[in-house]
Amino acid sequence: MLSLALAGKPNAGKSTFYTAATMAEVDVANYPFTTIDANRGVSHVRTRCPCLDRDHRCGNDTCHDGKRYVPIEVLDVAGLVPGAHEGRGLGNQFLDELTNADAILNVVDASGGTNEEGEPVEIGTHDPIEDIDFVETEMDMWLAGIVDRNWEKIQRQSRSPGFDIEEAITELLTGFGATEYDVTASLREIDYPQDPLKWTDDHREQLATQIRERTKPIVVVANKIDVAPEENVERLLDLDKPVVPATAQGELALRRGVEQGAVSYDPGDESFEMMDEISDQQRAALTKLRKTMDRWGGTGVQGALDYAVYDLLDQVTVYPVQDATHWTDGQGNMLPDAFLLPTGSSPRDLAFAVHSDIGEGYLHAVNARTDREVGDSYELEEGDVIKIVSTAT
Ligand SMILES: Nc1nc2c(ncn2[C@@H]2O[C@H](COP(=O)(O)OP(=O)(O)OP(=O)(O)O)[C@@H](O)[C@H]2O)c(=O)[nH]1
Ligand SMILES: [Mg+2]
Repeated sequence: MLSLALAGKPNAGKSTFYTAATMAEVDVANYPFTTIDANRGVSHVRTRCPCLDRDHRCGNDTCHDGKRYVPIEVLDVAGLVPGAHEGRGLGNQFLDELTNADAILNVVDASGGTNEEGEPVEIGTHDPIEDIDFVETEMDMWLAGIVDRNWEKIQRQSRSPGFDIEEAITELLTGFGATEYDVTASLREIDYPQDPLKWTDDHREQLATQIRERTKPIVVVANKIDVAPEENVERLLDLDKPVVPATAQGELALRRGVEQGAVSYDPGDESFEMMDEISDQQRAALTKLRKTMDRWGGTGVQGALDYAVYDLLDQVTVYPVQDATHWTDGQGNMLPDAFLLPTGSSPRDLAFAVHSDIGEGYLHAVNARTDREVGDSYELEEGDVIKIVSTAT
């Protein structure tokens, strides 16, 4: 399953975001380092269900009237402070967890109500822009440290005939999720000596930055827009990086409201309905939230997850079926499964994603929308419904 990690300063709202996204209960509090051990849970990205192109809805639990929710993993980790790569705060523990993530949501307190160390301060007194770059720097320095610690080994290897520096670095960095392609492309961006003995710290840091940018794309979550000075959010949006304004607390209030039957809302909706029987206090709070959502186009929690998966990671949602006419599985369930695959994936890749046996036995595939057979050169598109024909069933 694709995995997204929430990174950022203590107190930025990572655990609140995590709770809202997964509805799992975790510790949330207004002081630094509330979270110590990582939380791992299931959330969803939202997309348009292909059942909207049929005359009735599919009826899956994961489809609300054509809004389809596809599972992903979300990771909530300890807060990060400057110097974490050297072990400050809870330091390396967080950075090690990152290895498992495909992309990072960098949560910042856009209200400026949290200082550098994650302690609460008066709103508007800290500049949230300062909180963005250090997360990247800490990740880079941590990765550079790993390369550093292993460099002697690479130097030793370089004495044997047939030594290939790219291969050696790839071997070192695959644990971090880097492919041979990532390493080659990263090395192409830096001017480096073939002889590992001639490498300097600067070479290693440049390599780390390149690898990190390629393997851990980042979206900034400008959190706490419900209390943030508007000007802060605007300045964050003006940065030359992906930024999603969000109120994790607002999303959590809505999801809890839905559970209580007080609110009608699907995650990712731009607004919501209130039911009649709610208290004046709740009504006042939700009315305020509605204003915030009107201003920024929703709570941003679903938006940030969707952005990470569909834009940063370039995924498409594909629906394997057994019956290409009715878009059902063997039991007559319509569009029961949704798979996320990188753009450019083929029907054969889908077959392997369903099951390795189905992949091994792959014969051909049928695009159920057109009822035509599609070849190996076919690139799967968002919302494709595919029947796989395989010797395995
Ligand atoms: N106003 C407002 N407060 C929020 C929002 N999200 C989180 N908070 C508050 O910010 C404080 C910190 O939230 P947490 O979710 O514990 O933050 P964290 O990033 O997990 O903190 P650590 O675990 O210490 O790293 C809590 O008091 C939350 O209620 C939001 O969208 N708006
Ligand atoms: Mg936390």
